[in-house]
Amino acid sequence: MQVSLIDRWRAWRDRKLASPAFQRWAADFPLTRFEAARRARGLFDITAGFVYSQILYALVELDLFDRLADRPLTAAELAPHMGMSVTAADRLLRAAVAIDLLERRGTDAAGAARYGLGKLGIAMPGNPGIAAMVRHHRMLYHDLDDPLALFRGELTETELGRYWSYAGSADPAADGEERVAEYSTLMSASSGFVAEDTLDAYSLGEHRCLMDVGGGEGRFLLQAARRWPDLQLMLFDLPAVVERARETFDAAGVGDRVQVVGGNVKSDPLPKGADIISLVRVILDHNDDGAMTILRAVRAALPVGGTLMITEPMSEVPGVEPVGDAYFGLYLLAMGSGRTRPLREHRAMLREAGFDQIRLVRTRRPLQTRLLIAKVA
Ligand SMILES: CC(C)=CCC/C(C)=C/CC/C(C)=C/C=C/C(C)=C/C=C/C=C(C)/C=C/C=C(C)/C=C/C=C(C)/C=C/CC(C)(C)O
Ligand SMILES: C[S@@+](CC[C@H](N)C(=O)[O-])C[C@H]1O[C@@H](n2cnc3c(N)ncnc32)[C@H](O)[C@@H]1O
Repeated sequence: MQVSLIDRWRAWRDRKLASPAFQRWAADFPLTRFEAARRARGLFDITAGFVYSQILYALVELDLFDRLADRPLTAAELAPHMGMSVTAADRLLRAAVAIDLLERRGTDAAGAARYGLGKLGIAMPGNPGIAAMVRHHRMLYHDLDDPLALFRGELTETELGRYWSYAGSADPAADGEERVAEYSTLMSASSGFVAEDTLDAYSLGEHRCLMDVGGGEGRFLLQAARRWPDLQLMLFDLPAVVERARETFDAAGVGDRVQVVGGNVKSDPLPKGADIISLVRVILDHNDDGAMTILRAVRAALPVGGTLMITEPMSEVPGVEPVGDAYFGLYLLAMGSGRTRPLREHRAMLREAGFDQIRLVRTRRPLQTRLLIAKVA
């Protein structure tokens, strides 16, 4: 094999950077000190990341973000509610301060530190979907206990596989109420950012009828209904899920604007009539053959010139690579089905399914979701 000049330069550089003596020198030298400290901190944060996550989990379980939203409190004031000694409470609160979930807000009359929400924790009370995900992560944490066993396919059953019943089910349409209730509630709770950012990025003003396939409990349609009062709405999901969606629509007073259809998108034809179909966090759940089946079903339900909207986290997104490729990469592996895909693979699959004019529409937080629009060729 021929070794290029660039490979030889990289090999020399790697040997240099890997040497503890060079690392010591770089940590002292004024021109490299900052970058050396940044890299050491980066590796430390990955090494200790699971500890940070457990601190966040403890705060969520103890409802501390809501409790501290109104006014700062001391460890002694919080300890009875936290079910631990004042010393232990203070240790947890200090740990949370160190990772910016909380911050110190002066002292009380007796000189005890008061704690309030920190620059990261401030987003928690207003976005309860994040806390729902933190709680849900217990399952993923359990599945990742032996990551090599997970990668090697040695786990006979995973908690996430059981939780997302449709992921490994031969006949997901037969899944009963309890199996879908839990995941549907979680998806509703976490749908806020995705729905909001998507609907802010793409106007449905030009469309007549939107069908949300895999629409869950209907949160996306509900937001669309509120923004565009003349838009007709259709929801397609598994039979046990659509029952729950019907209740959402009736409770919100839009029941008469929505046609709700239950079925299996991989084996039942989708109803016709929509000029735009949305797939919100749906394609990433499925392996390539399943994803292609869904895209073809959508293609068959749309008229020529009809619009498809895919909104979901994707792979290789500049600046947020860890979200698509590390977090969702392992999440979906534990779930037992699906993967995040880079833009070029989405494009190729869409073309193969009969779509063209494929374009990426900028969303404000690509960490939450990326949006693709395509037309039936
Ligand atoms: C005051 C001065 C000087 C400057 C201002 C500085 C400034 C700009 C401050 C901004 C403050 C601000 C507004 C912060 C806002 C922060 C926000 C909105 C943070 C949001 C965080 C969101 C998180 C952590 C979301 C997590 C979502 C997760 C983990 C979702 C998981 C979803 C899953 C697992 C879905 C599964 C579906 C399946 C099965 C894969 O299909
Ligand atoms: C990750 S959830 C997303 C729900 C919703 N779109 C959201 O973003 O909150 C995937 C949805 O696809 C539905 N689904 C999965 N397999 C399906 C199938 N074969 N036929 C119809 N719906 C399916 C699930 O029931 C679930 O509601």
